[in-house]
Amino acid sequence: MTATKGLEGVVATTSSVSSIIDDTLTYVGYDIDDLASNATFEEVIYLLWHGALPNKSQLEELTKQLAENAEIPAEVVNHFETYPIDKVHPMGALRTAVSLLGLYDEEADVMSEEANYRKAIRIQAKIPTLVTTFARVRQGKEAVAPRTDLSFAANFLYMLSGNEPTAIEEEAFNKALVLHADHELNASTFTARVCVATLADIYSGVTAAIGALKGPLHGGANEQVMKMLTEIGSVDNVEPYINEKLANKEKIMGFGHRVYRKGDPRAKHLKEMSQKLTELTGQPQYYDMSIKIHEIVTGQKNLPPNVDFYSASVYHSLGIEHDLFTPIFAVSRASGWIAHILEQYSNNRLIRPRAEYVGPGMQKYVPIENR
Ligand SMILES: CC(=O)SCCNC(=O)CCNC(=O)[C@H](O)C(C)(C)COP(=O)(O)OP(=O)(O)OC[C@H]1O[C@@H](n2cnc3c(N)ncnc32)[C@H](O)[C@@H]1OP(=O)(O)O
Ligand SMILES: O=C([O-])CC(=O)C(=O)O
Repeated sequence: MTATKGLEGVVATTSSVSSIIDDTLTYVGYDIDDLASNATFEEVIYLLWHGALPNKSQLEELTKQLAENAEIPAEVVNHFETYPIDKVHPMGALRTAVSLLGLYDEEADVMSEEANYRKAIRIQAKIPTLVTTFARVRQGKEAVAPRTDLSFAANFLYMLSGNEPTAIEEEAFNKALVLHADHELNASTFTARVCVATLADIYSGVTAAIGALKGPLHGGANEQVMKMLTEIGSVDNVEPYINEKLANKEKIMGFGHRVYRKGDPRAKHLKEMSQKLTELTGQPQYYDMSIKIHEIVTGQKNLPPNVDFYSASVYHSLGIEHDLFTPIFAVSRASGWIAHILEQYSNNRLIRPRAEYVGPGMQKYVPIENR
């Protein structure tokens, strides 16, 4: 038995949810470029969960179900007051809050297909409210209740700031949600599938996935990109900053990918949005710095930007606090995790690979007084 480090190139399951072939990303066979230009996030959720785009009444039904299930139990709101909220990372808070939600769902351990779909709706609907409520409570503000007359994207921005977003903000945020929704067998989705393949419940699968998304080599990279842009501060500082990092063999966050070689097809959409929004909000330096970093890293290391690079300046331009960037990734990716979880349940087998043992050979137990 020989191990493949990081499971690179290992095909661990079949899936009908999304595919990456020759650097083209599709959700259920629809090119991400097509969806990013045309689809609402609600349509994408339906597509991922049902394997087809919704017709008008199917979309209305899903939109209604999501809106009606967006409120979170008072006990979950109150729990944000029970720990030092200003000292925790929002991804830690989200991980715990989703797990807590499961305790208030009487169907948490009911494993029928119908119950799992109802839970899928509840989780997808409530994660935005968890993120925005956390963000407001830690600022000492009242939570803003979800509205049933706004789109998924607009409702998130409304619950976060208390103000209805402009059409441009709503459109940009919707596109970001569409772009982040699913991505084949990325680390957090694989985590979700491993978890539920034991026939654990859907809350356990999503909680586990949030834990995996949190790390800076995965979803956590978007916050790190913004940290880097903030540290750099101006275009003039980009070259010495990046050169020093590369000379020290440090990774530049937001670059590289396990699967893409020529480039991440999502990045160009976020780049375009970054240019537009940074200009609109009078902060073009964030786009200018990003472009310069892109030039240097790709020029020197032949590494293209991934989805996390330009999304940082997009979210910053939307006035979002930097440590909420990864929770926002989770708001979108929950749709993909859930699609994969439902797919795993529908054709399940325990996921249990082997390890190549490289430890000591057979040893004999030595009593403690003789060690
Ligand atoms: C939503 C997402 O999860 S997208 C990815 C988000 N993560 C990041 O942006 C973090 C930065 N990027 C990385 O750490 C990596 O490129 C990953 C984690 C995305 C992919 O990792 P892997 O496929 O395991 O590649 P690995 O880390 O082995 O890198 C291969 C080589 O490229 C280099 N490299 C990879 N990414 C970078 C980077 N961002 N900056 C500098 N060098 C890099 C590595 O140092 C390594 O070089 P070496 O062979 O000389 O040692
Ligand atoms: O697929 C991956 O390894 C990471 C990624 O880009 C994503 O999850 O969107």
